[in-house]
Amino acid sequence: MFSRIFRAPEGDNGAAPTADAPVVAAPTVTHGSAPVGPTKIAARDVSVFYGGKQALYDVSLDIPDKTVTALIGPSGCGKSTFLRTMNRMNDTISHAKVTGRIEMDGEDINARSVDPVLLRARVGMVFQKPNPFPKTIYENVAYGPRIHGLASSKSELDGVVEISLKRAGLWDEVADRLHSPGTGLSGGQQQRLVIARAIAVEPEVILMDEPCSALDPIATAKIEELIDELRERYCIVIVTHSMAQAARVSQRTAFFHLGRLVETGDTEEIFTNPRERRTLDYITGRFG
Ligand SMILES: Nc1ncnc2c1ncn2[C@@H]1O[C@H](COP(=O)(O)OP(=O)(O)OP(=O)(O)O)[C@@H](O)[C@H]1O
Repeated sequence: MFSRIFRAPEGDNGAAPTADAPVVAAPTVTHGSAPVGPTKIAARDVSVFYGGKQALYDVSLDIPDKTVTALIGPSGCGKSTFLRTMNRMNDTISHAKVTGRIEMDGEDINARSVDPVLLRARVGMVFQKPNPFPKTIYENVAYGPRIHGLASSKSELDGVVEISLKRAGLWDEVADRLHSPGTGLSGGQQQRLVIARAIAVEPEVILMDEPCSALDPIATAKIEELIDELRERYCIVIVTHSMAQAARVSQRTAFFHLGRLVETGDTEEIFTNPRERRTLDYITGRFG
């Protein structure tokens, strides 16, 4: 467990903090010193334009496997835009243009030979608002494996549904009502159902865009515990507005501001000893 009490800077001129400046606590880092895996995704000079407006500027970032990487920064800084470049979700926005290169396991994900539908199975995504299909719990999870041909029999499909729900920490709560509507679950359960749905197609990467922002603190704590368990198996990237959450769940943190990647590093380092003034100001709540 790491935490650091910062003295908030006096001004924006880079002057050293003074003894009179208010003291602000940076969030406590929980798993920030856990080892990170080899690079899974490598982004190089990635820029994104929406029509004539540039939203991201030359972002280069390595995302390690078997690790939770948190993308933090003030509203509108480009976190979600960057997240979407990793499974080509920006392709679905007609006026969006992505330049630069993104490799997954050394392969250019924007190459013509890459089918975006298959890519999105390998790189699953969980959104802010839980979005189960208007189908049963079972069907929500079985749908993907069925269309991707990942189960050859009903019993195999049953097994995939069970293991996915177990990995998403939901099995015990739904085992006796698999054929009830997914939309009948609580918000936190729905979010775990969506995670089970992503897991069912055997992804390598799970992208999460503020997955807890619509949840209460108890449901949030469950999702955070789940994220911590999932990192043993997957590369996870999470966009969060909550610095406390970034500090609790991630091992790597990337701080964005005004469309640029300002700083990235071990979460422990970013929250206890950031190199950049803007990072310090953000994590101590001076702006955001
Ligand atoms: N579909 C879109 N069309 C046009 N502009 C967009 C679109 N999506 C995002 N933008 C703009 O791109 C910039 C970055 O937005 P983005 O949603 O990536 O930021 P963010 O850091 O995730 O913000 P927030 O924390 O508020 O979700 C913003 O100026 C936003 O208005």
